[in-house]
Amino acid sequence: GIEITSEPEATRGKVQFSVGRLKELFVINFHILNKGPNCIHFTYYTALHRIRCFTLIDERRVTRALVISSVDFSSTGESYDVVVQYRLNHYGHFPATMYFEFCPDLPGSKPFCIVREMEAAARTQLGVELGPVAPYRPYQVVTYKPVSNVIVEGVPPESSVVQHLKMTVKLGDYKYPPYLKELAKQRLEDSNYLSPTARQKLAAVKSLLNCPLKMKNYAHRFHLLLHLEEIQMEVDIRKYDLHDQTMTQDQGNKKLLVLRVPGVAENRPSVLRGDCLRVSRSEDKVQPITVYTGYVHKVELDSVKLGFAKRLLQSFINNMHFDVEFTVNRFPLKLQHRAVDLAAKHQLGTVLFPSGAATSSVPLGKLRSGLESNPEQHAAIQRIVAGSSKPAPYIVFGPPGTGKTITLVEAMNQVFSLAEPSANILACAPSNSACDLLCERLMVHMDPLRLFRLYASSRDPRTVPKHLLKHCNWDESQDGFVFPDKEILMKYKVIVTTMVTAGRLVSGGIPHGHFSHVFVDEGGQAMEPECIIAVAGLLHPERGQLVLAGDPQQLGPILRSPLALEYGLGLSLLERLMRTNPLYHKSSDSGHFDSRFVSKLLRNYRCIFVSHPAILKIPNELFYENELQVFADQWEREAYCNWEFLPKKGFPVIFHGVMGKDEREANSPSFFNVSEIEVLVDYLTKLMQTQGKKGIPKLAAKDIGIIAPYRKQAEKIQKALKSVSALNRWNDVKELKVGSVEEFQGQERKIIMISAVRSSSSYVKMDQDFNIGFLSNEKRFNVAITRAKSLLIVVGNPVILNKDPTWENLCPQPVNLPPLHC
Ligand SMILES: Nc1ncnc2c1ncn2[C@@H]1O[C@H](COP(=O)(O)OP(=O)(O)OP(=O)(O)O)[C@@H](O)[C@H]1O
Repeated sequence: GIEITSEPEATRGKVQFSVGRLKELFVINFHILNKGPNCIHFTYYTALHRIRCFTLIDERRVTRALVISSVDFSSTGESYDVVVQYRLNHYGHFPATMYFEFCPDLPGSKPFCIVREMEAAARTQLGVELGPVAPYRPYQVVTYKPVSNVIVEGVPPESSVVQHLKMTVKLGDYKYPPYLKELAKQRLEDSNYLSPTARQKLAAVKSLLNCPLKMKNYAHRFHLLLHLEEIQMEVDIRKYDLHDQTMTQDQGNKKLLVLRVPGVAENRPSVLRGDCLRVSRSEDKVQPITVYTGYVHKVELDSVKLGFAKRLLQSFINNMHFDVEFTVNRFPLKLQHRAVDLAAKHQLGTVLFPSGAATSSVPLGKLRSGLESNPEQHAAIQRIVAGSSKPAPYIVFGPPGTGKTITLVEAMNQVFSLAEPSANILACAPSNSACDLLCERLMVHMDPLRLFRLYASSRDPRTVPKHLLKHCNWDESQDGFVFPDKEILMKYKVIVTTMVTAGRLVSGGIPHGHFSHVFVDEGGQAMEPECIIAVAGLLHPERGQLVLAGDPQQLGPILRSPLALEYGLGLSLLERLMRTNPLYHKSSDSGHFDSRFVSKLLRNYRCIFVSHPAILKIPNELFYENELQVFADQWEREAYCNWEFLPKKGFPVIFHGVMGKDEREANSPSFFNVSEIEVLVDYLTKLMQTQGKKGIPKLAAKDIGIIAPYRKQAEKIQKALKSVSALNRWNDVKELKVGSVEEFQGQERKIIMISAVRSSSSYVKMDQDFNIGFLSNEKRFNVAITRAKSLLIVVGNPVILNKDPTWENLCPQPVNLPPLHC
């Protein structure tokens, strides 16, 4: 019989209000009315909340904490009021639940409760502008039914570009045998669902997976693991199929159709230029169904431009409805299959399973590396130049900012200047951003005319740093990336490219052994077969020198298949050698690594973290056994120690707690958090206003990096950067890099801001499933917090982050958290 109403009224079960100015008073009145015939005692009420930003007022103070008193509704129609007075001191979202407890005045009756939800929000005008453009409506997932169909081939983007590098080495198809799909489905368990062939093969498959990796089973084992990965990729990609979609004709090029694919920028699904999609008319129900393959010519933020056959274009009218299937891009898989075959063919055993037996002692030449002040770096360069580990790979490893990339760059520079003309260098990394960084640093020392940055034709030219466009395979006349012919390529002394694109050099017939050195940076981020693409068929097994640099504690390879992961496909070559090969282990006698094969760098030149004992603890204790040493430039690491907005002077790290909201809009699955952007913009404005004053150095936009885990957040931050007029004083605001952790691996900035976005615990599991976000991924955390040289600002929800065992080291326990009563 009790009814509780409120003024203002609840909408969708919640009393909600928002204010544009902080400290404004807002009042909610709860009216409790006894509509029943019985006497009921109102015994208690409270508010369940995370952050208290209101006061509760009632005439008779019905709360256990204060005076023990209750209100008796002795008959129908009696009522009582509870007033909530909100005053927000911070921007963000502040939900709370009002809990009211009653007890009927009847013998043996139990107390009962009623709850009412409320939520206050404070938003700036910018926050309102950045809010959702439309309510989130996820796409319907279509269940996949095999049907018979007729395929009509589309038009790939490469068709308009003339490639000079001819394909001379075949790339096989490497299709998995059908029985493997059955075995993977049953997770390699014997079952009645297996066909006789699958049953018969089960034992052999299991035995291959269970035996240790050797040169003898190298290709076989990796073929099997790559097949398992592909099978899982095919399962996962079905989740993105779209139903009943319309396309539009591209305004710029009438031969292309534009399809909206929300999430594409975040690789959900992963679509690159040159990939192929399959579409069929939704109303086409009579088999065989006509399926048109469309090739991706361009990937935009939430759409793709597709090249279809004339047959579809001629019959196309706006508002036609299509079902869309995404397909796995098999090209990188095929390259990896071929690479492991070539590793066996070219007998790379001495490189992949080195014993040290073939290593001869080589005298170390005197050289001036410019890094003499760091004995480990200098020694590594001497060893690499002398080729002292050959044919075993030389490994340079160490925590973030210890100069691994610089060591590789200097070693390449020395090889280039000392060993010319016989030396040819291939410099690789798994990601384009890491390759760009290598190239930029190499350009400082080397004759740029002998250095070449090779991009895949799928690379979006807009994402290529402007100053690299002159030194790469961009062909203005063809408006695309073009592979030059073999002879031209072989004239360059240093070629910088991703491992996958290095496969194109193999296909183009660059002779086996052409490269005297292969340098791999961020080697811990690539699966072994991916790394081998840049080695097998390109490096001579005896005369060549492979150098691997990386940090196993930073981001590793991303895999989809739990089976492939279980049996070791997630291990990089660098990590496998360090784990399993004694050449790369510490000597039990001396406690040191053998400097002929490996160099461990521990002097940190970057992170402000290591300069402050209080938080040196975080990455150092968590990931590096307290071995990191402080060598960061004092001027840089102390540049912001007296910044007026630091909560603690001398300590240039800010954790700014925000009670934000992780939202989605329209059909995009990607998340954003407007309250966090408001805080970021506020800090950017303060940085701009204080630069060049009171001992704070001048600052350019390129000195700042913002790391956000979701594409939508990055997009909204970019939008805010453009729209806030105070920031327009920075002419180069476009140079302020906003991107994911993956895009920042290997990079550094004076100032790093991190927006964690997550604000509701219910999405944390989704992050784990899709391998996105910051939570539950300590490597991503490690990379993100170790990019800053002078100032680190982390913006996030302390309540959520504090629950994560890694983040709780950085993020303070939120104050003002009362115990929950129910
Ligand atoms: N011997 C040195 N003296 C002075 N500065 C150095 C030295 N070695 C490296 N640095 C500086 O330290 C910073 C980090 O170097 P680098 O990017 O090579 O580190 P890294 O180990 O590759 O980092 P990450 O693991 O993040 O990729 C750079 O600014 C670099 O110029």
